[in-house]
Amino acid sequence: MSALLTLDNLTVTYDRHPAVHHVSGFFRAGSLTAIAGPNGAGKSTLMKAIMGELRPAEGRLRHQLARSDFGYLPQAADINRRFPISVLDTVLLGAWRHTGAFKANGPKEYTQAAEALAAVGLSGFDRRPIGSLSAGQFQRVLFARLLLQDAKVILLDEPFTAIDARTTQDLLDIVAHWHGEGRTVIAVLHDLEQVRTHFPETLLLARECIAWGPTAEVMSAGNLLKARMMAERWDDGAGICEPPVGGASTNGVVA
Ligand SMILES: Nc1ncnc2c1ncn2[C@@H]1O[C@H](COP(=O)(O)OP(=O)(O)OP(=O)(O)O)[C@@H](O)[C@H]1O
Repeated sequence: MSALLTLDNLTVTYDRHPAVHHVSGFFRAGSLTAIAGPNGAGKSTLMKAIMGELRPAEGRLRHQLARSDFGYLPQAADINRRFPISVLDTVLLGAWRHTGAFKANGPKEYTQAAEALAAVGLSGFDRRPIGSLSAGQFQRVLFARLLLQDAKVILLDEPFTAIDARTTQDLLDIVAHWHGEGRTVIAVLHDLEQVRTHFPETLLLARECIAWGPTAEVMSAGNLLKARMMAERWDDGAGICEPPVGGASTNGVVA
């Protein structure tokens, strides 16, 4: 499988302080990759950079994808659930890519939304305001919206945090289905067992790339220890440094 999305010595900063530092490598088309690493490792920052919400301070992202090719599930904490919108209308937002933002949804979109809600086990919830849902029910709604979106690349930021085992399994089944359809799925995860069991590839991040490749190789005790030690040494006031001589850790791209 070829490179779909390449990180080329990518550095992303907040006020010149790097949160993602000299990361190089690529996501293969159709791959299913976990992004793992300690708190503050830059995982969400990397997702936002891939979505184009944050601009690189150095290096670049290379791909031939349009903005509408990406489907994004942000961290639950970043979503305002007080907005007065129904479950059905939230799911229908996923159809914008096809209908355009200002066109009315037709019978096709309503049928797809009903099918997506059935697929996530929420038939009958159409008219409920999203603010009245449990965290797990709301996460199912967001997955239904992604089902409608039909994106080539799906980015999930901590999709299973605070979600019970049954819902997690149902949503993992959807992730596996997307992978089977040849979509490229990238998910930020904290549960290392989940990573090992369900994600064939892993990017282990600690601001820098510790390792990126087959999960069994990446999630070695040595790499996990290295990530933890790097996190303990972080200086939040540090600036950008020169790229490492000979290139940053990569999964195949020469820095
Ligand atoms: N909007 C912001 N302004 C300034 N600094 C930020 C901002 N967002 C994140 N940071 C900092 O960037 C670093 C990386 O944060 P990020 O949220 O990307 O990490 P993470 O790996 O997703 O962490 P977690 O596992 O805790 O969700 C942290 O030091 C964080 O404090």
